[in-house]
Amino acid sequence: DTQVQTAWHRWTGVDRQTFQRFFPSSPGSPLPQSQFFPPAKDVMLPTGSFNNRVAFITGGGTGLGRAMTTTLSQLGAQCVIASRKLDVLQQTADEISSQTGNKVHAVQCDVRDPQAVSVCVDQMETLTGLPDVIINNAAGNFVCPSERLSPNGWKSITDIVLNGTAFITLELGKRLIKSQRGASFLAITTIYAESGSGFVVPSASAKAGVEALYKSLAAEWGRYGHRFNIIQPGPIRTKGAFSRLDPTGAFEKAMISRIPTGRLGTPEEIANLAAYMSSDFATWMSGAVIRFDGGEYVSMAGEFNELRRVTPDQWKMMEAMIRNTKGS
Ligand SMILES: CCCCC/C=C\C/C=C\C/C=C\C=C\C(=O)SCCNC(=O)CCNC(=O)[C@H](O)C(C)(C)COP(=O)(O)OP(=O)(O)OC[C@H]1O[C@@H](n2cnc3c(N)ncnc32)[C@H](O)[C@@H]1OP(=O)(O)O
Ligand SMILES: NC(=O)C1=CN([C@@H]2O[C@H](COP(=O)(O)OP(=O)(O)OC[C@H]3O[C@@H](n4cnc5c(N)ncnc54)[C@H](OP(=O)(O)O)[C@@H]3O)[C@@H](O)[C@H]2O)C=CC1
Repeated sequence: DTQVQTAWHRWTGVDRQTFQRFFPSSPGSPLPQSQFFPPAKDVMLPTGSFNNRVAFITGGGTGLGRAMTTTLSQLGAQCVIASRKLDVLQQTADEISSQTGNKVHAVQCDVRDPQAVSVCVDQMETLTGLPDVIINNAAGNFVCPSERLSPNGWKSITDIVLNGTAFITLELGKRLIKSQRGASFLAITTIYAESGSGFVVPSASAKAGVEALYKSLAAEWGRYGHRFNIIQPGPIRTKGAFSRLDPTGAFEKAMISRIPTGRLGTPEEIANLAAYMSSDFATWMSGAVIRFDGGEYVSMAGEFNELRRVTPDQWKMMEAMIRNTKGS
């Protein structure tokens, strides 16, 4: 709490009292029930599940993309990670490679640019050949009231998320079809792709578009040996997401309090799910949308869920009142 306030003061010059007036809450810790839902850290699939496989992960240099790359590499895959910052990618590639003993290649690519995507795939073909597993994970996002959003702000997010995913998917899909190669495509979206959400409107719109793209291609390209699936993660702490969606840390506590399992997700958990969905154990899974959020979505959706706060004594009283009601 104090650390966040100090950092806030350093960044903005706003003093502690003012911070507390605007952001009375503080970063949250797990709720007691989370002891029933401890996150597994181990890799779930058998060793070698991705031997002789090539996996391509956009945004693989940081956060969840890095975790998915680590798990696939541990399971034997040769990985190619792509994003804009080559230095970040290279460092991640070296670290994962030295940890797992399997090659991880770093290729610079701005997914917003179809020409750059084509060059990136050329590079990958030279390095590893075409991939067996494609994970569209790269994204951009920031919280912003929509009345403050500029056309370029809208374009910047929708270009990365929707156009970027489409450019990568079409480029790889066409080349795989030409080579008569099957593949597993996975897109990382978000729980609000389904519901929509204020304050992240470009992200919500673009992620919904990604889901429509993947469900459509699941129907169309099965005949070419391609599977398309989607993971909708709930909140998992990464610098990329939390610095842009909760920059002060003020909303974390409230967020955790609405998650029935009482804690945030972990990168290792989503990496295990992504590996399973991309593996030979899931060849009958296509067009699936897997929500992975500790129950947050249903907890926010049900209009009576606030009744969790009613105590046993209050229930006694309420039940008596209901039973005593005669007629309508
Ligand atoms: C209520 C509880 C909330 C708690 C939440 C806590 C945790 C999270 C929980 C769940 C997460 C759910 C979903 C998560 C989805 C995600 O996608 S998270 C991943 C986030 N990662 C990233 O965004 C990494 C990459 N991002 C970036 O590189 C940049 O942030 C950016 C997307 C902006 C792209 O960078 P760049 O191409 O350099 O763009 P510019 O800086 O030039 O900006 C382009 C235009 O956008 C405007 N803009 C930028 N930031 C803002 C802002 N904060 N507000 C308004 N507008 C912004 C910028 O001004 C440019 O427009 P103009 O040219 O000025 O018109
Ligand atoms: N963490 C969370 O709580 C949640 C995350 N998600 C989703 O999970 C995924 C990973 O997010 P997370 O790990 O948290 O955040 P990060 O910010 O760490 O990951 C985003 C990645 O996208 C890359 N990227 C951004 N713009 C481009 C671009 N134009 N071209 C190529 N790559 C780009 C970034 O690399 P670089 O800057 O080098 O380009 C970065 O590696 C995203 O799809 C996000 O929407 C969904 C729900 C919740």
